[in-house]
Parts: sequence; structure tokens; C-alpha cells
Amino acid sequence: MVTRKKSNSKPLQILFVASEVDGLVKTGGLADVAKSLPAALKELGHDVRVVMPLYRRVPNAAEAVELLDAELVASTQPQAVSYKVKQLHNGDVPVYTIDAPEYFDRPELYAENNEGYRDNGERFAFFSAAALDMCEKLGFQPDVVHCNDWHTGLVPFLLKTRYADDAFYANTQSVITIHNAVFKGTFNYDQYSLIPELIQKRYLQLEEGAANISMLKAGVAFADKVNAVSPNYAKELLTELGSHGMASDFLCRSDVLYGIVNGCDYGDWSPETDPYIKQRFKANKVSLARGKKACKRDLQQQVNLPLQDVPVYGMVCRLTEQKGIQYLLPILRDFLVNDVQLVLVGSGDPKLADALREVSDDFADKFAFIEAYDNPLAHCVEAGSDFFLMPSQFEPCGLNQIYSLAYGTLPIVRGVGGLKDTVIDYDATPQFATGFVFDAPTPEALLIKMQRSLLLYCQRPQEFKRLQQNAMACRFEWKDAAEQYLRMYQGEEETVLEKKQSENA
Ligand SMILES: Nc1ncnc2c1ncn2[C@@H]1O[C@H](COP(=O)(O)OP(=O)(O)O[C@H]2O[C@H](CO)[C@@H](O)[C@H](O)[C@H]2O)[C@@H](O)[C@H]1O
Repeated sequence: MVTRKKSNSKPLQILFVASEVDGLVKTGGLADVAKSLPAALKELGHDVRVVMPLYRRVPNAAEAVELLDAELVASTQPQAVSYKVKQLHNGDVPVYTIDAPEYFDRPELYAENNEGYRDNGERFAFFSAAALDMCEKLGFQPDVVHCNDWHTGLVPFLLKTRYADDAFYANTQSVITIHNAVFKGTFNYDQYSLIPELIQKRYLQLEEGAANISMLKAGVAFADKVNAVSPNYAKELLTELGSHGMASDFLCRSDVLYGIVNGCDYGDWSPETDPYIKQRFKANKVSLARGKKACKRDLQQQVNLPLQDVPVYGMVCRLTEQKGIQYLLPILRDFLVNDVQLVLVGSGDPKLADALREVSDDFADKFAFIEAYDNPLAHCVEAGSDFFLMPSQFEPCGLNQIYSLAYGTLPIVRGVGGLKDTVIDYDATPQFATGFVFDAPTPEALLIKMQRSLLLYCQRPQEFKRLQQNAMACRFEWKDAAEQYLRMYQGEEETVLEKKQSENA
């Protein structure tokens, strides 16, 4: 058992640095966290401010209050880069937006037509440097700078180099949260002209090949603390198989590597209050049965499937290999032979979209593929489906399975990353089960679990309803996650290796 020092209760000043924030702009799960975690930390009495780029897609930008008109100076650049800091609010949390039109006034955040902007390295190197430059000029002295994924990986590096002897940051610690280590933010040296510290001295451990630097590696190597968005993903990051080629980077930091499961924003994702769904419902059996029935009909109507009383399987995701579409496609036609319907809402890789469209053309009365990013429809899929598919190749935490649990929609997931931490398998632990978990990364393993779920639905309806009750009783409160983050900031949380040791003791 590891003994920890007690926290002092002084409110912390926290700068939360993220490339997207739900409520302002979102492309994936990182944005959900960047909205909810700062709000939960603030609710616990801390002074939290978020900083993100001012993209063209940010609504209400015209209402933002200008706080600063500044210049970022780099000795290697002939000219300084001008930027403004404009303040918005996301709920109660102040959001500093970095307004630098040459970098961020574009139609999309990172990519157009599935192709990343060529200067993404320079854009986010600038963003990282500006986030720290801004604090000094605004006089906001953070105790914690909390970074997220590769876009912000240079922040910890700059704190340990450019700002190493700067009294302003003398008591500032940096944290980097890993939402997805498959994206390493690897760019050629020529994109780092704003960060001369990276060029004047060679950091071999940050290189990917002799010509490139990975911003994620910089974050992992230089942050005071590193955490993954679930304990199981943190453990996977220490292995060759689960670390996306970064095992040695994470092993080097295992003394400060933590795993904290994401929460669920029940203000947005609750069947009792959801404004997007046809009929709101509670966990009690009568309300659940009525609500599910109405929501299922509504979903069928919206996606053009026959209004039939059959089990509905839902899936909402970015179309990428990560989400396991490659396990679903080979068995989809076989599964659709059953009396079932499947709704998949997703956008991304055009090849995966073409393959899904082909199946939906052939099974138009059973499989609806909606190629879109559609938040209201995502809510209707959660509410109107009986089962939710997440057969991910890897999954740092996953949010949709947590949303599914809240709506009594049983998740069928692969036992990786946070999926393993959040779903209890029916076959392994029937009494406490909340869904289905399979291990092998194969279409067959997925098909077996989908067929198991179908049998449960058709042959043991009371048992199915019991599992729905188990699922809806699960709570993943952001308040609990925020308390864990605070313990991590304050050195009171167990690292992932210490936890493993305690469990084995
Ligand atoms: N087509 C679509 N239409 C509408 N909404 C859509 C959508 N596609 C995705 N979404 C929404 O985007 C979010 C996706 O969150 P996830 O956590 O499942 O995945 P993501 O891989 O983006 O996040 C990464 O970061 C998060 C946060 O830490 C980790 O949970 C995760 O494992 C990691 O891969 C959900 O809110 C979902 O509803």
C-alpha cells in the first residue's frame, strides 16, 4: 500500500489546453472531455480556464471579448506572429480563444476532404506556444497546465525549456492526458520554426525518423504527469501491442503514468431529460418499455426502416479502423439474415463508407447507413436501439458505450482499453452484467456475441430487461473523475503500476 501526502485544500488555478471543446466546436470525444472535465473541476471550487484556437466554425465569435492583442516572437522567425485572445464562456467556464486567422480561419479544424492541412505541425506548435505566452501577458499564473493529445504536446516541452528559468512558471506543473496515442503529431523539422528550442538542440527521443519530431512524444517525455483516459488503456500503453509503437516512451514515464476513466455528462446524455428523443423515459420497467418503444419507432422512421418490433442494433462513430468497422463488414450480411435491424451513423474514411453503402443498398429494409456527423440523430440511436456496437480495434476510453448504458441500450464491445473498464460481460458475470464483451480481434468473435445478444433478446426477455436495469444503474460521474484528477495533480493518486501492485498484494 502506498502512503500519500494529504492534499491542501487551496483552490488551484488550472489552464486546460485543448484543440476542441464541445459547446463551441467538436469532431470527437476529446471535445466532450474538454467541456465536462473543466466544468467539473470548477464545480469543485477551482479556477479553471480553457484555451483553444478560434476556428471559423466557432459560433458566437463576434460576441467574444478581446482581452489581449499580442505577438509571439521566435528568434528563428524574421517576423513575429500576431494573435489576439478573445474570451467566450462555455457554461460557467471561461474559454480563451486564440485568434490567429492565418492558422485557424479555415473551413475545418484539421482536415478537408479527409486530408490534413499541410501546416498542421506549425499551426499547433503556434497554438501551444501562444497558450503559454498568453498566460504571462494576461497575468494568469496556473498551478497546473493540463494538456490534451498531440496538439498540445509542445506545452510541457516549452515549460521545461523556454520557461525553465522563468519565475512566472516556477510553481507550474504540466499534465498531459492521452485520449488517443495513435495520433502522434509527427511533422518535419521545417514546421517547427516557431520553436527554436527544438532545432538548436537535438532531442533524439522525440524524433520519428531523422527528419521528424512527434509532438505527442514531446508531451509524454516532458510533462510532469501523464494520464490515459482509462486504467486499462494506461496499462496497454506500457505494452508493445497496445502502445501504437510508443511503449518505450510510456515505460520511461511509468512512475508518473495514471489511468482515469472519463465521465458522462448526464446533463446532455440522460433519457430522462434528452430534448432530442421522441419520448423521455426512466429506468423503471414501465417507463423504460414505453419510452424505448416510442424511441425505436421514431428512429426507424428517421432512418427509413420498416416500423417493426424487431431488435435494433445501433452504432455511432467516426469511420476509421479504430472503431472496428473491419470486423463488422465481413459478418454484416450474415447477421442481417436474422430478423433484426441495424443503424450506423458515421462519417470519415470514404472506403469504409462505400463498403457500408453497398450493404445498405442490398439490405435496405434492415440496414440503414447514414453517412453524416449528426448529434441529434446520435441521441436517437442511443435511445431507440436495444444494443450498441463498439467492436473497436483499440479504444482509449470510449464514450458512446457509457451513453448507451444510461439509455438501457446494451453495449456489445471488444474488451480493450476503457471498454473493458466500463462494460461487464453477460457470459463472464451474468449477475452484474451490463452488456457483452468479446476479446479476439476477429469478425467471428463479434458475430458470436451479436448472436448471443439476439438469443437473449428473443428467448429471455425478462433477463434482457434485468440487464437493462443493471446498465441504467451504472454511473460515471464527472465529479468522481475530477476528484481523481485533483488527487493526481496533488500527488495523492496511485499510478497505474502502483494500483496493479495494490491489487496483487
Ligand atoms: N457520426 C457521428 N455523429 C454524431 N456524433 C458522433 C459521430 N461520430 C462520433 N460522434 C460523437 O463523438 C463522440 C465520440 O467519442 P468517443 O469517445 O467514442 O471517440 P473518439 O474516438 O472521438 O475519442 C477519443 O477520445 C475520447 C475522449 O477521451 C475517448 O473516449 C476515445 O476512446 C478516444 O478514441 C461521442 O460523443 C459521439 O456521440
